[in-house]
Amino acid sequence: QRRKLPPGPWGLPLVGYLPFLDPKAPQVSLTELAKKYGPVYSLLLDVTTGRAPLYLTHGIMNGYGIICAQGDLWKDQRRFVHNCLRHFGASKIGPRDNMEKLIIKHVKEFVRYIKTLDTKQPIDPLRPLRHCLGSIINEIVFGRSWERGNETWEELQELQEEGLKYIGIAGPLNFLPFLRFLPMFKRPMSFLIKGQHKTHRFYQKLINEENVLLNKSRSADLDTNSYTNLIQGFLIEREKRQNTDDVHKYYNEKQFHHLLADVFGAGLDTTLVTLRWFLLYIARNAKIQSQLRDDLKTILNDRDPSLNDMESLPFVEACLSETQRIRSVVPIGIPHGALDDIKLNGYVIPKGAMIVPLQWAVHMNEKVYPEPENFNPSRFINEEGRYFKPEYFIPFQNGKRMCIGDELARMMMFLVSTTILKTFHLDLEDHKTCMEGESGITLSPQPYKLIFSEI
Ligand code: HEM
Repeated sequence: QRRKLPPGPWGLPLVGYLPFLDPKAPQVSLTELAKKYGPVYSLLLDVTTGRAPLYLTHGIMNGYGIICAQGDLWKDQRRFVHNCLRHFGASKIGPRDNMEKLIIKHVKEFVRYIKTLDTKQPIDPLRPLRHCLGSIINEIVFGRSWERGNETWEELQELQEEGLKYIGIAGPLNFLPFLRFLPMFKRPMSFLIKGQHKTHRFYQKLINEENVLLNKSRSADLDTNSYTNLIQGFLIEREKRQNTDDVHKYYNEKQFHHLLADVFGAGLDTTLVTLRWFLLYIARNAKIQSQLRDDLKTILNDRDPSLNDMESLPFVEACLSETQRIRSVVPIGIPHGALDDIKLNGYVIPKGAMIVPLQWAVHMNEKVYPEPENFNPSRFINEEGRYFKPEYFIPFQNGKRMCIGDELARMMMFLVSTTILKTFHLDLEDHKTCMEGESGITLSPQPYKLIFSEI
């Protein structure tokens, strides 16, 4: 079988090529291999067991939720989440006013908060941004948001942050699950599992509270079809299907908890990391920052930005896309598994193989993006001066399983970035800030500080 596989380097027995990947920047090692072996290559990471399902996704998540689900459960839940997002106004089709209002409410709170700080002092935007974006996602998923500093909210953020860190550390377990018995992996594993239980207990409390509210609405004969958050949506859908097998198969308690965690996690960290990179690149590039501000002045004059302005502000969209290109938030991509034998470029990808959509290699390919390390938003502007999306731009990946929150992400990134830039001039405290980033599940910038001067 190995002879029919795409070309690739030989690795060591048992562990394959794993020891040769740079754990701090695996996307760079993998991209070097693509240069040597071509656009489709294979890598032996573990010759003793299949690659998919992964240990972390299936051994820990047990195939629940949406990110790790497969087959009928995935199809059902994907449709359900898709309908919810459309219902809330986070989709390309249908009215978007409610979602727009929600995003604007929280970004305005962000601006108010920054203004209360001593703006001569450099500020790390991480925490205030996380509060802002997290509050938007909290309202979508849980139907509520918490004040800055609220104990529960602080704990949720901590669990999320630590969870992401430990998933990164425990990465090799995907390929070599027996490593979990080694002391160095025991701690992250036990943290991950404890954190998961804690989070799920907390979710159950929120579900119970939402259930009480829903029952009250029912007794008052209120319309419960216009649900406004994922918990409510799930409770209503479960009730609709109460006399069918679906409750047991797709609408059980475990699935409920995992789904909430997936949408919360996938929605918050990705948008947060993108906007942190965006602010960093803009603060480093005075010319680009002033062009952005000129555009905002021309189009908005003094009013607040709205989603209708997206088309008239192509340079904003171009800067956001260039950020997503130059620092792929998920540089190695979210792996897919081959459900059947697949023919690709004359090679056979056998059923069960893990397919790694290596975003970094695509986005840093100098044939498509000359001087890839240069932050150059004009790559995303066509001859007519409009925003355009090249074929080789895949931050949300593509196909049937691509990111389900892409539209929501675009809405959030546009409204948050324009509101910030319209209000503040950004200066980087230290222009020597390292731009390589830290690899975990996402590639996040090293901590940096900005001076926000009110315009
Ligand atoms: C800049 C922001 C974002 C980026 C770069 C991003 C990127 C991605 C990527 C690369 C995938 C994997 C797609 C695949 O397997 O082919 C994904 C999946 C997913 N994303 Fe996003 N995402 C972002 C924002 C969001 C938001 C705001 C939400 C909230 C609803 C979200 C929810 C999800 C979910 C639930 C999945 C799993 C889909 C499935 O397996 O069917 N994402 N995202």
